[in-house]
Parts: sequence; structure tokens; C-alpha cells
Amino acid sequence: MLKVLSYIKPYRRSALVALFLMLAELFVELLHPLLMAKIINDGVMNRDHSVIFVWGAVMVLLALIGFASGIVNSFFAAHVSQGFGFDVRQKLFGTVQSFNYATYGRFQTSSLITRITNDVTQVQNMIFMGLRIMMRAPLFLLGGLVMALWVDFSLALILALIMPVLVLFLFQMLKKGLGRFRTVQERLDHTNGVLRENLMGMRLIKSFVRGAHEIHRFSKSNEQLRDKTVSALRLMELTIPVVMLLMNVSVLFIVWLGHEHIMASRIEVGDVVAVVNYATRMAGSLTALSMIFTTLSRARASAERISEVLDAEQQPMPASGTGTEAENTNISTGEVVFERVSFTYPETTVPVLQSVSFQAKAGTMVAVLGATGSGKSSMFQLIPRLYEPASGRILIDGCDIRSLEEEELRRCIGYVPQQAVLFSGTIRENILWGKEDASPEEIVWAAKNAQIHDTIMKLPQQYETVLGQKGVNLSGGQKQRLTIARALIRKPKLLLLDDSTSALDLKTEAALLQAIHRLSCTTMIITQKISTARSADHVLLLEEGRLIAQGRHEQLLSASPLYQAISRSQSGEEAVTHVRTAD
Ligand SMILES: Nc1ncnc2c1ncn2[C@@H]1O[C@H](COP(=O)(O)OP(=O)(O)OP(=O)(O)O)[C@@H](O)[C@H]1O
Repeated sequence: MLKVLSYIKPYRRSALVALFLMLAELFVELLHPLLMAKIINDGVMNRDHSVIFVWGAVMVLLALIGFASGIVNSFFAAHVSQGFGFDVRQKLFGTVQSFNYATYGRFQTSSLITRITNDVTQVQNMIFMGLRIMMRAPLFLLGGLVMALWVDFSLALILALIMPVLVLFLFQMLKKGLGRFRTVQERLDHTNGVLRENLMGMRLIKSFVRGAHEIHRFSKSNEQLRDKTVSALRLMELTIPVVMLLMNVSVLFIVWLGHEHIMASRIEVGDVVAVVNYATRMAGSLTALSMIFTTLSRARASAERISEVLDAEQQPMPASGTGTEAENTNISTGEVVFERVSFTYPETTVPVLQSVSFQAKAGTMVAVLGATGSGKSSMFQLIPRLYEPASGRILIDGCDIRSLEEEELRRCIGYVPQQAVLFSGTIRENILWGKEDASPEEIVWAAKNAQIHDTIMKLPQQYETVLGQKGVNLSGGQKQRLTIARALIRKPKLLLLDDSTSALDLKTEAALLQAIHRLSCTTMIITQKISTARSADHVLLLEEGRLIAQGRHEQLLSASPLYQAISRSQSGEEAVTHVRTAD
């Protein structure tokens, strides 16, 4: 909690002003019963109108000061809490951006969204409340008790006895509430997760007519969220009636004892009224305190979840190069060498790649084939260091990638992931995403090479066409080519295409591969198509994480039974027979 609250530092002046104004309000509140006692004892009982008017005017003036202090306090409290929320959200977002893949995998996406939004709001609310009333309630309890004891010790003793019991009770409730509110936030994560999946898969849900199933799934999660929230709030709400009951019994005792004292002329009426007044105001403060404790419980649970993200330990990355080393390293050809690389995903035990060695020579195209789950995408993810190999080395242009500055390494790579990810905005903006300062000519150049320029020009708004969420208004093949254009505009030395041409027809794919060939960057392409492998300079064949064959298409066709089987399944026996005869 303290760590999260340290983000209040830049606003400490405003926070201090808010606290000072809160103290002014408190001071006015504490004086009121005293003034009332004076008016009753000296004014009402003695029928002295001047006392009533003078002290009545003082009471009104103080009330106005309290009122003004309250309003200005709200302004400052809002400034501090909103500023705090803004900064923490920024910090969390930046931290998530800096996560490596392994750390990112530890948090669910929906949970990260809840933490950055709802959890921050909970702490933000607590800060606002803190500066408005959180301090005032306990301070009034203390101040009110001291003042009541000063007015009449024997009457206020009842309050002094009951107060510690109530405060202890409230602390117990705070402790219990913490666990329950943590569960509420976890249920919120889950509901957000279901919602997110549902909205993202809307087309699939409609085409599979799974709407009813999804509504049921959402309402189950929603019900759990409601039940857990109700259970947490019920616990906290139980506190108010208990507090009020005990306080009202105390007030009755004070009234009864006060009556006895008045009859025995040991006390004046005004003093009894003042102690009763302090008692009822303290009851109000205790009610506020139990509400504060609800906010505090919730905020503490949220602050812990925020800290988990801020403190998330990044998986140790083997030494990255310093800036100077990176400057010395000149990645010019994008040649890739894998030397006995093995890899296992963090928090799993089954190796995904086992002792993979190959060379993707500078300026050549290497096709990677293998059954689904054989480790092709995992292999690609090791190159920009999204994950680290368990053993072995990966070299680019002869340099171990661990000795390169991460950004430097990634800047020379054009990575097109399996799933085309587009952002809301125009086509132009999406291509520019690959290189912010690219000129209009460069945009057209990239689009032409990615074989998407003609398609774009046929659209009414051409490059200014606004894409729907995740590019819904484009076909699968168009999306793929747009993501390729985004990678090409960087003029990468090494282009990694993870099954990014799967939705293209053979003619378009051939034109794309030819264009890429002309760019003379090193290209690695994951593909399921033998036709693509045929046009590559080198083919890698993976099976269950092992590189079982490599060479030119013709070599694999004659030497690898698996490659032959893939080829047969795509083009019939003839191709195999043809090569065997030629051999
Ligand atoms: N983030 C992850 N955490 C743990 N295991 C993973 C993760 N991603 C993939 N795997 C596992 O690693 C193995 C290789 O997956 P990978 O995605 O590299 O295969 P692939 O050959 O690219 O498959 P496809 O052609 O279907 O994309 C699979 O068994 C998969 O279950």
C-alpha cells in the first residue's frame, strides 16, 4: 500500500492544503457543541438575549468557514486523487510495456486491464476520501472525546469506555474485508476476461449460434461477481448498525446520568446537551469510519494487486549488450545462425525446441515447415529475444544476440506474427506504425512490395480508409499483406514471416516472394505450402521440436520421408516421382 501511495509525492503540497482545510472543518465541528452549551447555560437559562445573539453569530460565522473549507478541500482532494490515478495508470502501462514475454504470461490480459483501470480507481477513491473525511473521522473521535471529558468527566467516561471497543471491532472488520475484497477484484478480472473473449469472438459466436451459451457463461461469471461483492459489502454494512446500537445505548446512559446530575445540581443543562451533542457527532464519525474502512479494505486489496504488477520480476535476461557494444555491432545482412538451440517455455517442463542448428545465409530465403505444434513460431520468437533459449546460441551477422542491445536487435528485424494484428486508425497510420517518420513514397513502396497497393487504391478513401477494430473491414489476405507492408517499411535486414502468407492465393504469394527477393534481406518464412518451400533457397523441416531435415526443396524431397508425405498430400505422387527420376 505504502509503495503505491508514494505516487502521491508530486501532489504533496495540494495534499497538505487539503489536510489543513480538513483540520479547519474539524476545528469548527469540535467547537460547535461548546458554543451551544454556552448559549444554553448563559443565554437561554439566564434569559440573556445578547449572549444568544453574539454567540449565535459566532456559530454561524464558524459554520460558514467550515462550509468554505469543505468546498475548497474537495477541489484539492480531487486534484490530488485524479493526478495520482493518472500517474499510476501511466506507470502501470509503462511497466507492462517493459515486460518480457515470460513476465507478461504470468498475468491474464483481462487482469492487467482491471488492475490498470478499476484497481487504480479504488485507490484513487480512497485518497479522495482520505483527504476529505478519512482523517477527520478518527480525529473527531479523539478530539470529541477529549472535549466531552473536559465538559464533564463523569458523563464522558461512558464514551471513553465504549470507544476502544468500537474501534477494535472496526479493525477486525477491516481485516476480514481485505480478503473478501481481493476475491471481488479477482471475480472482476474473470468477468472482464469473459467479456473480452466474447466481444473479440463475436463473429465466431454468431456463426456457431453460441449466443445463448455465451450469455449463460457471462451471467455465471457476473453472478459470482455480484455474490462476492454482496458478501464483502454485507460484512462491512453490518458494522454500521452495530456501531449505532452501541452508541445510542451510550447516549441513553448519558441522558439518564445527566438527568440525575441536573436533579442533584451537580451539572448545568447546557453541559449535558454538549456531551450528548459530542456523543451523537462521534456516532456520525464512527459511521463515516466504517464506510472509510470499507473503502480502505477495498483499496488495500487493489493496492496489493497494483504492486504485484509494479514489482513483477522480469525473468532474468542474460546480459544484454551496452550501448557502446551495440554501436560497434553493425547488423548489415541479417544472416542468422542457430547453434544447438534448445528451448522450454517458462513454467513448463516439456522442451519445445531441442538442439536446433542451421544457418540462414545473408540475403537468402529460408522456409520453415513442420506439423502444427512442432515449434516453428517458438523458434521465431527466440530471434527478437521475446524468449531466451535454455541452451545454445543464436547469432546474427556473427554476433551472439545476447551481446546486442535489445532495441538495436529488434529494429533490424521485420516480424510479422501469425495473427495479423492491426490497430484502429487509417491504412496509412497502420503502415506508418512500422516506421513513424516514413515518407508517403515509402508508404506506397512498402504497400507495392507487399502486393496491397492496388487493393488500397480501389478503396474510396484509399490510404485514408479507416480500419474498423482489428481491421474488420479487410479480408484475411488483405490484413496479412498490410501487416507485411508494415514490416517492410522498416527495411529490415531480417524478415520473419510467421505463416503470414497463408491466406494469399498462389499468384499473389509468388509476386510477394519475388518482391521480397528483390529487397535482398534475409527472409525466414513459416509455411505449410510446398509451393512456397520450393521457391526458397533453404528448407528447414521441424518435427516435435527437432530439426529432422534441411536443405533445398529437391534434396528434402528425395531424402526426407516426412517432406515427401507433405508434398504428396499437396501435389500428388507425381512430384515425388518426377524428382526421383531426375535424380
Ligand atoms: N506461451 C506458451 N507457453 C507454453 N507452451 C507454449 C506456448 N506457446 C506455445 N507453446 C507450446 O509449444 C509448442 C510449439 O508451439 P509453436 O506455436 O511454436 O508451434 P508451431 O509449429 O508454430 O505451430 P503452428 O503451426 O500451429 O503455429 C506447442 O506444443 C505449444 O503447445
